[in-house]
Order: sequence, then C-alpha cells, then structure tokens
Amino acid sequence: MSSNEQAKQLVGRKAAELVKPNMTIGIGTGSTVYWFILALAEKIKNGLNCKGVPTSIATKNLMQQHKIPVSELNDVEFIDLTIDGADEITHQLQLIKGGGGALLQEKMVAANSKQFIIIADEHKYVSKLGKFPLPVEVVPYGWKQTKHKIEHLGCTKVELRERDGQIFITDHGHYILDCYFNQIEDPTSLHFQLKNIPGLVEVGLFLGMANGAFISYSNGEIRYLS
Ligand SMILES: O=C[C@H](O)[C@H](O)[C@H](O)COP(=O)(O)O
Repeated sequence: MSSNEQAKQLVGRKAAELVKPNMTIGIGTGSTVYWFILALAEKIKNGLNCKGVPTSIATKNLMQQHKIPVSELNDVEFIDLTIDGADEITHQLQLIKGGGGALLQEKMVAANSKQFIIIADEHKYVSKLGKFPLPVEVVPYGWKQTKHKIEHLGCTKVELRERDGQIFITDHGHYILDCYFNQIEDPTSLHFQLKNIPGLVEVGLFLGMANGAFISYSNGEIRYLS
C-alpha cells in the first residue's frame, strides 16, 4: 500500500472513533471514506449499533457489502454525524467536493447533520481553493447555455465531465461541469453567483458547513482542524 493510501486509511480509522452507539451517521463518498466504511463495519461487527445514510449509490453498495445498516435521508429525523472526504480544504474549513460526482447528495446529507467532519490526506490541504477544478452539477437540458454563463464568471475553461468516452451522469440524472478557476479569491461570492444560474443544480463549494477536519500525513501524523 502506498504511503498516501496508508494516510487515507489512518484518517478513516480515526473518524470511526467518533461513532458512538445508536448514532445515525452520514457516510460520504470516495477513496478516503472507503477506509472509514471498513473501520465502521468492523465496529458494527464487534457489536456497535448504528445506521448510516449514504451520500451516493456507490457508498450505499459498499455499506450493503460490508453489512452497515442503510437508511435514507427521508427516513431519519436528523443525522448525528457525517464523515466525508474533500478534493480541497483550507484552514477555514472551506471545501471543494464533487471529484467523484456525488456533491448534490453529499451537500444535502451534510446540511442535515449535527456535525460534519472531513477526512483528507495532506495533498488536499491548500491555502486557497481553486487549483482542483470546481465541480458543478447541472440539468442536461440546455447545459451549453449554463456552461456559457459559468464561463462569464471568470473560468479559464469549463469541461463537460466524461467517463470512458461517455457523458458522466450523476446519481440524480444530471451532468457535471468541471470549472477551472485556478484560484478562487472569493468563494462566498462565487458560490452566490453560480447558484443564481438557472439550470445549475448544485456547486461543489461547501462553505461554513464543516465543523472539523482530520488531515493525515504520510509520516503517520494526524492533525485536527476546527
Ligand atoms: O464526489 C465525491 C466526493 O466529494 C469526494 O468526497 C471527494 O471527491 C474526495 O474523494 P477522495 O477521498 O476519493 O479523494
């Protein structure tokens, strides 16, 4: 296993320590959360009682595979704690998410959680957001017009996401536009402007949502940001 993968595993295990009996847990998506799912499955196997609300079909499948009880957002009153990864995170806990295309459901689950904690390796920790292209989820109808409107907000490039030569379709039937800003000087203002575009469903900027973050380093160290 590479040292980066070990860093992801460490932080996934660390997050599983936060799960207490009878909690409802929001479960994020991606290669870092994968390790959290394994650690949580181990705790459940050893007798812990809890249930999880998945943030994607991929996560739901993994949960079922590892015998973690699944609930849907509509079936719970609230979520005690959500653990999720990020593509970029700043010291102010501003995030870019959606590299895996799950941003819409991830944001809805996070918004209904009492606590939202991020797990990430050191490569995700940045001083300013924007080097990672910002994922934006859009309605397929008229997506080219939506793309033009985003380009007017100062992007150097906007790309329709594809996978294996086909347009990538999200779990909710939408497209993803990856927006290259290079550096996002004012994430709050950009978020507001993007959310005003008709046809745009959700933005991969998560601002003022995370309560804390575990950042893991390849030397085995874990730092907590809050
Ligand atoms: O849509 C995907 C999510 O926002 C992921 O949490 C994010 O892309 C980070 O994933 P990973 O842990 O695989 O880098």
